[in-house]
Amino acid sequence: MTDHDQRAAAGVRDPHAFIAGLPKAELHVHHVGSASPRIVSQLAARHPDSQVPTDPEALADFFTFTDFAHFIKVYLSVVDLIRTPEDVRLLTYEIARDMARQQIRYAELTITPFSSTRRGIDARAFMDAIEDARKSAEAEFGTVLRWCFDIPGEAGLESAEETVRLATDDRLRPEGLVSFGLGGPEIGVPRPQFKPYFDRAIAAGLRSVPHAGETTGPETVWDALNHLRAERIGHGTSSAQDPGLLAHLAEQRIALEVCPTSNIATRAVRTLDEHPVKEFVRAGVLVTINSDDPPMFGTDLNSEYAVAARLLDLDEWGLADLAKNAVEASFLDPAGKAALAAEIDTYTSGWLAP
Ligand SMILES: Nc1ncnc2c1ncn2[C@@H]1O[C@H](CCC(=O)c2cccc(C(=O)O)c2)[C@@H](O)[C@H]1O
Ligand SMILES: [Zn+2]
Repeated sequence: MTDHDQRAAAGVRDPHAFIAGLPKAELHVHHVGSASPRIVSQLAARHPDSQVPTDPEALADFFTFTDFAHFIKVYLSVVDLIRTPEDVRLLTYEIARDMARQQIRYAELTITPFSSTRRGIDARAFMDAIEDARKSAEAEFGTVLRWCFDIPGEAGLESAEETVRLATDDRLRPEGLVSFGLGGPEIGVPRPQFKPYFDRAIAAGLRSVPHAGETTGPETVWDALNHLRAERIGHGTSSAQDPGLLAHLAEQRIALEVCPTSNIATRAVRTLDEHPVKEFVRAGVLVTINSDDPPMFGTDLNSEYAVAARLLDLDEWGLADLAKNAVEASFLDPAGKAALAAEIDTYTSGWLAP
């Protein structure tokens, strides 16, 4: 066997080394949900009265969820650790460091500014903190960050109003903001009520990327498309139950932001082998692979690509195509997309070259 054959064969069985070096884009990852144990202990040391354990073993237990509602409860206890603009800056900058280590070149990070402003962080200081971190991270780590501001739907229309205000007020809106989202529980939080807020965000030039079909059925995905003019869908897991919806997503090139391990951790899907990602691909839907809240779910983007390689039986070019799907579905400009796609191709050809 030549070196090339050996590497190609090993790549299919054990794709980890290839994935580790593959340049990637991540489209669905939450700001607070990306606080690694290292970041959590730094923040907890600043705020010793918090509920969040810092010892790694206790933290792993703390991050074991009984259902989606329990996940949100734990998530909010980590939100409570972020109390000052300097906490916001540290969190954002350290997330970029973790991304760069995984060769993530570009990420659209979902931020819930309402959670911080309602806890008393000044809006101007919040924006300055994320922008300062974004610029330092790009200069020092080479990872380009962009923001998606999301409404925490369960917090009500007051949170929608505040989020759209922060996203569209010319004096506040940060330069890195590209999109507008909606997160949190779906049960009892119908999507259509958020239409006026999405209309305002879209009119201000933001792209629409709500979560839908993570914890409720395909009708929520239709609502996100029809009422919120979604251009991508966060999760969209239950779309698999509606062949007409899959056909529509495929035809309109509306990408799904698939987060396999997250769906298991929140018990939205029973096991990885039952995850519908294969059905999405079979139906021709543009599938992107993402990590959602990586340390909380004991994962990272590289691990999610390894899961996808197994579930979809992908070789190196299959993984490269998956990485390029994220580039295509991103809100990068055409030149940025072309450059990152070329980098992925160059890396893959180099890896497979004899
Ligand atoms: N897998 C996920 N699927 C969905 N969302 C996820 C996921 N992971 C992380 N999130 C984040 O959780 C937030 C929810 C926060 C929330 O519900 C809430 C309710 C009441 C008050 C407050 C507050 O701050 O006072 C917050 C969302 O906005 C979203 O950014
Ligand atoms: Zn999410």
